[in-house]
Amino acid sequence: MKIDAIQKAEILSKALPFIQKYSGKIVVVKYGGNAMKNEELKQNVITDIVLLSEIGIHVVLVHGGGPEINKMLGKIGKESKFVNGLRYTDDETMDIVQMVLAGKTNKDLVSLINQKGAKAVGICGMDANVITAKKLPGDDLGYVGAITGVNPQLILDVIEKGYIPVVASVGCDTNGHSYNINADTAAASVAGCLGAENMILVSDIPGVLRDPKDETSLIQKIYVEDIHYLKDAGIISGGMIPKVECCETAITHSVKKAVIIDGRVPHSLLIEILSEEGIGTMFEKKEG
Ligand SMILES: Nc1ncnc2c1ncn2[C@@H]1O[C@H](COP(=O)(O)OP(=O)(O)O)[C@@H](O)[C@H]1O
Ligand SMILES: CC(=O)N[C@@H](CCC(=O)OP(=O)(O)O)C(=O)O
Repeated sequence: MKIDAIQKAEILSKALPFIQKYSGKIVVVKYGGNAMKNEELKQNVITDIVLLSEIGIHVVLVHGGGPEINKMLGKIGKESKFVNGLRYTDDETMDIVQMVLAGKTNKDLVSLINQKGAKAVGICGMDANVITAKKLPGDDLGYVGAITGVNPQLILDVIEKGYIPVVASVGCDTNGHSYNINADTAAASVAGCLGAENMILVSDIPGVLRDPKDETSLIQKIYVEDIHYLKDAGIISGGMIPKVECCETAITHSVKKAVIIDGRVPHSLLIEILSEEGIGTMFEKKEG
């Protein structure tokens, strides 16, 4: 017997306790940003999601698509302004956001999953009122949405029928107006409402860095009680603010584990779920 085959079997066998732990459980994966720009990485992430689904883990994929929105806005000569990582969204921008996220990006991901042999159903927060929203209070950011509620029934129905739900972060209010919701924020609310075992944010950075310019300065574990220190010390800024805040939201809504992982590492999702290797930054509560 070739040693290579034995090693492979050994690795598979070591995954058994993790398969048993997560099988039948809901894991929310948020995928977006620059990690979605590289085609090879995208294929890897989707293959991992299909594999996890095939071993009985109920993966719910919540996605963003900021770079795709930028590209489309660029085509009509519009530049975006970001405040604390959130895109100022006027009427015209909202139309583009909806077209890109609920249309192109959502259906591209659905199609990729289907090509790999699983079956995905693409929805956005507007379908069956899965995500209701209102204007974010405070800074006037136009149609940036604050989530007012999540109705998980459609997602649960899709899971129950054996499909992988793929959710775009567009919500709506009771008057039918649509809202642009940061995809990390949407993932956390969906994860909290579904009672997910785990929420994994796949990005293109190693995790939360002590010094954003130094990729080796990864903070491996953050207690949610200490997040305000990170903000006060200016350690996190821009897109990292909603990311860290949503990990806090998920953990306080009983999601057992929230992590930010690096989608550039091949099969980072499998490493995170099916091994004891810590990868990225993990968030937890101090009092266990
Ligand atoms: N302490 C930090 N550690 C890592 N990234 C940080 C930090 N502070 C700010 N950032 C910024 O946050 C970005 C990640 O957020 P974002 O680009 O919105 O990710 P995504 O598009 O994957 O959702 C990083 O690329 C980096 O520019
Ligand atoms: C309010 C707000 O900023 N919404 C985001 C929604 C998409 C998103 O979050 O995409 P990423 O995960 O790729 O960053 C935006 O307009 O870019």
